[in-house]
Amino acid sequence: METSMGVWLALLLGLFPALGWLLWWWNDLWYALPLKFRYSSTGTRLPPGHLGFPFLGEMITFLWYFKFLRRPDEFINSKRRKYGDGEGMYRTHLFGSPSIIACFPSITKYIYRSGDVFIVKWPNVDLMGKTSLGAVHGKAHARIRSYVTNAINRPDSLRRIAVHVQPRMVAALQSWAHKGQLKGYSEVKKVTFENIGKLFVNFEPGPGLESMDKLFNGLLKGIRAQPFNVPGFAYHHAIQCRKKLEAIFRVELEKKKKNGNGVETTNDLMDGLMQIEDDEGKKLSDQEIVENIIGLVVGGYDSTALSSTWALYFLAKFPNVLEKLREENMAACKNKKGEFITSEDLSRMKYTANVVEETIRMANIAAINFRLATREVEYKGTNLDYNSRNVIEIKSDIIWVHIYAGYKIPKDWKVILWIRYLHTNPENFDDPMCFNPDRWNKPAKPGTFQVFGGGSRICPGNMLARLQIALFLHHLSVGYKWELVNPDAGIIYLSHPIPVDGVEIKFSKI
Ligand code: HEM
Repeated sequence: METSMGVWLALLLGLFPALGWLLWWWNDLWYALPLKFRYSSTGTRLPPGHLGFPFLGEMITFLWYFKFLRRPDEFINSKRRKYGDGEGMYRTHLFGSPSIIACFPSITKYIYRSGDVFIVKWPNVDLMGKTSLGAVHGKAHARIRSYVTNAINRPDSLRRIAVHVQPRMVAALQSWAHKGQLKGYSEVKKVTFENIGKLFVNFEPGPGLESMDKLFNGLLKGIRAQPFNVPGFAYHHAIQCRKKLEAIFRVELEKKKKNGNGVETTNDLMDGLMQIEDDEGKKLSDQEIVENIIGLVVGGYDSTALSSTWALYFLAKFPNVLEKLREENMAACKNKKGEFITSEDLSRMKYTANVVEETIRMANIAAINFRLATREVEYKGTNLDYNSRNVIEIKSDIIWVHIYAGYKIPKDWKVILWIRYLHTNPENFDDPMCFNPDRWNKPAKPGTFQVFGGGSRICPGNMLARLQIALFLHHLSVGYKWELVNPDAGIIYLSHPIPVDGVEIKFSKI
């Protein structure tokens, strides 16, 4: 009896570690092992790394660094320590897919430029709409994109937008001074949404806009959530929000159609989308118009609001920067006699532009970006002198020569472009965690600054975002002073980086 108990105990004790080992290597055995066999004869291999547990992959490790330790860059640093540089590529399993992480400028640049092979694949893209700019490909993408870029990212449109957005910014800052103490993030969000509402669909501030703001917040939360369409889950709630938003925009679209099909109405973004025609004179369908408006608000709303909020935070932490910024902005409005600043004025304000670039570099709103490999790709790196990479090793008196033949990116694997690490890696930016706008007096090293993504998908709102932040900095610096209520507040990194207190500030007129 005692003997059989002992056998069972030994079996159990052996079984648990064996099971643990199997689970730990499950995804590697399932996804990577067959590929390793296939590649062994070619001399190429998968990038180093670990795919982790079934279904979860390395999600727990990712959350450990991003959510619990709140040291997001250690996620990549720990891989570099464990596996070496690996050309800035590591295999992993994240967000439900086997993936290759790309975190060095050379490889991210290569992926962005090879847009025909590495296509965009956002998680939960159905929430934005299957016909929205971020979801469509090829001709459909080019057609909508060229219109959107013209409407929001070219000098003449920016000139017009600069005039439109300033009154709301000025009014918002005045109301902040009346309040005295406020949460920067929620206040910046309000004014950003009011401006976007006006520019995109000619909506005026009021209760209608406020409830839409709530719906968009619900939608945004779902985009970053696990896609469980079950009541109580963020994704399910986001679908409900999306349906309501769609209904609101459809009503607006019908109104515009009645008032002359968008031709002589308000000249907002929806009017413009109603006018686009392809080579055969075909216009966008109602569904395409509505989904693109939703997609553009999703792309441009929180990202711009978060960046402006980070500007408030950094300027409070670095008063020397605020002083220089104020000096330049005061000088710019010396001869203005009450008129607003223009986009031309801004183009001459070098230091303000530097503060904008440094803010968006350090804010790292889009920490990662996704692509999907539509075919198998061999990446040999940028240094063509492969011989210098071959490794000679002497083991047990035998000379082993490891021939470097590059890494494979397997077909149908995701590529996760780790943009954040480009901006926080000291090899790319000196003293990267220091807010130093003067570093932009000379251009960044090639490929190291990719806040807005790259290639044919580069953010079409990048100049609009810069403009809005610069205008905000202008009115803020010339008229107000503020301090952080909790200067030592920790920072949360998921779903987006923001100080835990939402940047609570004491705010007053100068
Ligand atoms: C600081 C603010 C912003 C940041 C950091 C940001 C960042 C990004 C990034 C990283 C991408 C992915 C690019 C790629 O896949 O290569 C993107 C795409 C996009 N962004 Fe932005 N963005 C910002 C502001 C805006 C604004 C103001 C708008 C519009 C009003 C906008 C609309 C879009 C759209 C529609 C796409 C998809 C483009 C496509 O697939 O062709 N973004 N953005």
